[in-house]
Amino acid sequence: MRVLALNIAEAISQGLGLERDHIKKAFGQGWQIMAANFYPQCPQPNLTLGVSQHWDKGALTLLMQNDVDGLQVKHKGRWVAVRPTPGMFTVTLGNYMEELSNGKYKSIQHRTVVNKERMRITVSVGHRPEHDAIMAPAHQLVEKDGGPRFKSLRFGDNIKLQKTIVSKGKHALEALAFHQDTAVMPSQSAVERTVE
Ligand SMILES: O=C(O)CCC(=O)C(=O)O
Ligand SMILES: [Fe+2]
Repeated sequence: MRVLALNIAEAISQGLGLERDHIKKAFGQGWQIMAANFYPQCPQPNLTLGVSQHWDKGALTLLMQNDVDGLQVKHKGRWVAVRPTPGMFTVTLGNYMEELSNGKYKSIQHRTVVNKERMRITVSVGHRPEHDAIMAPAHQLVEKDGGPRFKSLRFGDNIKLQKTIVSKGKHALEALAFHQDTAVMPSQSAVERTVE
C-alpha cells in the first residue's frame, strides 16, 4: 500500500513538475490510516447517510470497495456517484496534496450513502505526513505561480484547525487561502445554493 501510494504521489508530483525527492521528503516519512467501513442494508436509504461529507486531510486515500455503489463526490455543486470497478482502487486526493500543489490538484469533497438491498464494505488507507511536517505549497510552484495560494502550517495544527472549520461545513483550506475570492473551493454557501 505504502509503495503504491508513493508511486501515485510521485506520478502526481512529476505531473506538477516537482522533483521526485520533494514528495518523498514531504510525505514519505508519514503514516497510513486504515479504516474498514461496513454499511448494512438500510430500509430507508433516503433518510440515512453513511459517512457525512468531508475532505480527507492527508495526501491521498486508496479505497477498495465491494461492487455496491455508495461513494459520492461533489462535482460542480452536485453529488455524483463514483461507481466501483471490480479489482480497482479508487484514489482520492486530500487537503495536503491540494496545498502542496498550490491549488492545482483539488482535495475532493465526498460522502457515502447506503443501499436498500445490499450491504457495502470498503477499506480505505489514507496517507498522511508526520504531524511535525509543514504543510505548504511546493516552492517551485510558488515561484512559477507568482506566490503561494495558502498559508503554511504544521500538519498537526492543520488537523486541529480542520476539525473546527469542517464542523462549520466549510473546506478547511479556505481558512488558509490568501485570497478568499480565489479560494480553491467555492464557499459552502455557494455550494449549497447550487446543490440538488
Ligand atoms: O467508505 C467509503 O466509500 C469512503 C470512506 C471515506 O471517505 C474515508 O475513509 O475517508
Ligand atoms: Fe474520506
